[in-house]
Amino acid sequence: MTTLLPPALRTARELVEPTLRSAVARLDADTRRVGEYHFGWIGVDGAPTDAGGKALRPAMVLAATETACGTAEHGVPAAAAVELVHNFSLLHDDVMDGDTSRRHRPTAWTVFGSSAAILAGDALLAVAPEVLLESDVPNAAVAVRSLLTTTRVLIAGQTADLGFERRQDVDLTECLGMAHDKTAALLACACSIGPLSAGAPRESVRALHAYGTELGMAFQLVDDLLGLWGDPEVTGKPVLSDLRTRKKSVPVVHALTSGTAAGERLWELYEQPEQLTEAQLCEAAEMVRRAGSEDWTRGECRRRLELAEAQLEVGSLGDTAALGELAEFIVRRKL
Ligand SMILES: CC(C)=CCC/C(C)=C/CC/C(C)=C/COP(=O)(O)OP(=O)(O)O
Repeated sequence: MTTLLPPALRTARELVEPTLRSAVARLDADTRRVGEYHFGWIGVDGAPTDAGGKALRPAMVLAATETACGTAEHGVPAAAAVELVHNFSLLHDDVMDGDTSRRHRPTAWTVFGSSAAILAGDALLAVAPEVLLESDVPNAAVAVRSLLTTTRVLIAGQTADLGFERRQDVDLTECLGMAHDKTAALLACACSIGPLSAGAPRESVRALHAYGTELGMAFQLVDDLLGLWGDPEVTGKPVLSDLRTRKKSVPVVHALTSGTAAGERLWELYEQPEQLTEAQLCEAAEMVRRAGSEDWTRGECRRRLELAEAQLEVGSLGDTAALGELAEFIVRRKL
């Protein structure tokens, strides 16, 4: 999988992994095992493996720190802290959604049980501020505050996402707000926390935060599209599972509120009390497409990318090529 990743992501993994490993090594032995499995460092049998996520957020932290401060290395503690919070959210999300595979492997809760996976998530969240506070970055306390505020927003986004499953009146604005809170907020934090922790000018931090917000929205929109039409061999998670649990993702809400015949049919499927069959899941995805919601989502994604790029003009930043490469990856990614 790592061979499919752009060099910036592979480099970020190499730079940040030692800090991540030593953070996870602080946990009690049982929780540590769950954390190391989730990060892809060990298999179910405890033997070393080389799996894991894309390390997109650490790469964003490092690229943004380089842009604002001239060197990426100052961003390593912040990059590790953001990745710890991200992985806390994934561990919990998999339990809440009952998802059985992630990153091409069985999810942690299916291997170790829900309680162990929840505790491992809690532990990652707890060590994230420690990593920052024990580092030698000049503004660690301010960075921790940004991380904690972002975590609170993330929780609000997840709460909204789960609540939407039971609601029939979710509109597109609300849905985009949920996508902001559960995903874009952490990318905004990723793009600003490195420069913030290293004492970069306020104007640069603000521009990078706004950049990450727009890019984070694009990232979630692509994620929603991959959930409908992605290749599970590439994404490492099952396709159509959002439809199975009748999630109100952005393309789905766009279709449901489109006033089209396809949108009406999608409502019928979503309101059916029985589980959707495989054929009905495929039909539901097709209704999203026919309602024009795939095209709309792709267009919105491009618009967000342009809004993001405009932010880089106003932040008195250095070379933004690395950030630009990551943005390209975000909108073109298949995994
Ligand atoms: C509080 C709580 C439980 C919040 C949950 C929020 C949540 C799971 C949001 C989804 C974010 C998302 C698209 C993750 C995949 O990231 P990725 O594709 O970068 O993952 P990777 O690290 O596996 O590459």
